[in-house]
Amino acid sequence: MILSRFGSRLGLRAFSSGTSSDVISVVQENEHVAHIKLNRPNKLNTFTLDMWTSLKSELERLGDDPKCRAIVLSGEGKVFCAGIDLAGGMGEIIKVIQNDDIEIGRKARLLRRFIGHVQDCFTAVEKCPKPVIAAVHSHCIGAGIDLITACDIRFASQCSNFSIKEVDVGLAADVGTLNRIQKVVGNDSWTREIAMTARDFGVDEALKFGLISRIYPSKKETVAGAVSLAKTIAEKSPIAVQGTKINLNYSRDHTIDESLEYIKTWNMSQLLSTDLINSATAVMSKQKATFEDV
Ligand SMILES: CCC/C=C/C=C/C(=O)SCCNC(=O)CCNC(=O)[C@H](O)C(C)(C)COP(=O)(O)OP(=O)(O)OC[C@H]1O[C@@H](n2cnc3c(N)ncnc32)[C@H](O)[C@@H]1OP(=O)(O)O
Repeated sequence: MILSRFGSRLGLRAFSSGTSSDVISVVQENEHVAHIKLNRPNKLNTFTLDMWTSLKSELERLGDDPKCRAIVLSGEGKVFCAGIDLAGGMGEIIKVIQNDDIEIGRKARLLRRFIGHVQDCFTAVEKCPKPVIAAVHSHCIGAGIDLITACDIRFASQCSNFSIKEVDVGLAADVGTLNRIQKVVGNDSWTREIAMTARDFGVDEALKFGLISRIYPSKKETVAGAVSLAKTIAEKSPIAVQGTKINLNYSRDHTIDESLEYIKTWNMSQLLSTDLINSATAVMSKQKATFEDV
């Protein structure tokens, strides 16, 4: 088996990742807006270990880059994401499961470590302090839904369709969808219906239940809409925007009392930023404020 760079580091030596390539590309839309593209168009942007790990490292890099203030996430080619690569990604899991040379307890530990690593790769979207806006087109299946439910904002083109496909490939979705989707859409009955049947649904249903917030006529317009929104957000105080993301995430996972406590402590330092005075002065004088990178 080919040993993966990332797999070895994680102790996931039994998982091969194929050849390393530019499976995630990043372009700058302007000084403050980065655009991450899933870049395996010939494989319908299906996920392999390399792609998961590359996505995580790009998100961490942009999360730490003071210049970056907002991120757009889209897919190169005709499909946004057709889920895990059933040959490359799932195939490797199956090879481990069927490898009689690995003792069963250790096999289970290996699988646990692998699932944890992939979870972390999608959680990196949520942990990135910069807002991440997904621009979906065509199919968004399985791991594609794991990915977009970790994003802050989701737009889709009219031609998009979605499926929480995991039950059709014999597993409970384990890298984010089941953990996040109820918090995203807030309709338990619909969530269970789509997660237990794996049925396809389109943009009208996705919009109705709140999985996406906007529909555009084409992929081009969806990406343009996401980039335009990212640029608008990037003009705001990065202290305020990033504080908003961090506090919305915290509030989602805590009681109101706990999250009020949290933001009180958060803002006792962040209100000391010059962004507060600059913004207030700009509003009063009907001018546009500019902000230092953070
Ligand atoms: C610890 C990790 C846990 C992660 C779990 C994640 C789970 C999941 O993601 S479950 C979902 C898995 N994905 C699927 O089940 C989708 C399967 N694909 C399709 O249903 C169709 O291909 C699709 C509707 C996306 C597109 O249909 P279309 O008719 O337009 O194209 P096809 O001729 O079917 O496909 C084109 C070529 O792409 C290959 N392909 C498609 N999907 C995958 C995939 N997921 N993995 C690997 N390869 C895929 C397909 O075989 C065709 O290849 P070729 O014949 O060589 O041209």
